[in-house]
Amino acid sequence: MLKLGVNIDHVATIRQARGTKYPSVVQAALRAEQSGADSITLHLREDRRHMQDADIFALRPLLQTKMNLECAVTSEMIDIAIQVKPQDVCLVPERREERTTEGGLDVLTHYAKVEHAVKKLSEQGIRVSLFIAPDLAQIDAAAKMGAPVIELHTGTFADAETEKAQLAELDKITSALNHAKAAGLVVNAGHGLHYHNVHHIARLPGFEELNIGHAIVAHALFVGWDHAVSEMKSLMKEFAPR
Ligand SMILES: CC(=O)[C@@H](O)[C@H](O)COP(=O)(O)O
Ligand SMILES: NCC(=O)COP(=O)(O)O
Repeated sequence: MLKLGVNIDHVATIRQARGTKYPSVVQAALRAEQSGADSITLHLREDRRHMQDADIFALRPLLQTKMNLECAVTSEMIDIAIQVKPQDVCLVPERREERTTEGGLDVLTHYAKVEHAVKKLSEQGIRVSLFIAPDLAQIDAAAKMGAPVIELHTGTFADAETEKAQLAELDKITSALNHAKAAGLVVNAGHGLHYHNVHHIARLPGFEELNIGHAIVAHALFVGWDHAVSEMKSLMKEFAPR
C-alpha cells in the first residue's frame, strides 16, 4: 500500500516566526501518526530556519512510525544523523539562500562525497535515501553507490503551468520510477505535492511512499490538522493501484 510521509517542517516555520514554544512539532507528529501518517519527515536545514536540533532529538523516541530525517551532505549533518539514528535519512541538496529545495541532489557530480555519506550512515543501520531529479543517469549513480532508496523530486511537475508541461514531467517521473524499480531501488516521491495534483503521482504503480508537507500544513488552517492529514491519506488510497 502506498505510504504517506507527513513533513512537519512548516509547523516549525510557524513556531520560529515568533520564537514561541507553539505550535508543538511533537504534537503535530503524534497526531499525524494517529491520523494516518506512515512516517514523519523533517528537514534539519543548515540555517535552522524551521526544525531545530532539539526537535529531532525529542521526536526520535516518541515517534510510533518512523523518522525520515532530511539533511544536506555535510559532516555536521551526518554526525547529527548518526547521533539521532533515525530509521531513514534522506540526503538532499541545500543552498542557504533558496526559498525551498531546488532540484535534486547531483549525485553524479558529487559521487565520492555522497557515496561516503551513504556508506557511513548505512554502517550505522540507517536506511539512506537520495533526493534526486527524475533523471536516469542520476538513478544509475544512486544504484551504483549502494543507496537502497531514492526519492524523486516532484517539484517541477508540481510547478508546471500548462497541462503539456505537467504531462511531460509526469512522463519523466514514470520512466524514472520504472528505471529505478528495475535497478532494485525502493522509490519514494515528494515536493510540491498537493490535494489537487497528488492523484497523478499516486496512481503510478511502484512508489513506496509520498512525502508531503507544505500543502498539508496550509490546508490544516482551514480544516484542522487531523483532517488535513487523513484527507491526504484517503486521496492517496483512492488513486493508488491495488
Ligand atoms: C527536501 C524537501 O523537498 C522538503 O523537505 C523541503 O525541503 C521542505 O523544507 P523547505 O520548504 O524548507 O525546503
Ligand atoms: N521531500 C519532500 C517533502 O518532504 C515535502 O515537501 P513539500 O510537500 O513540503 O513540498
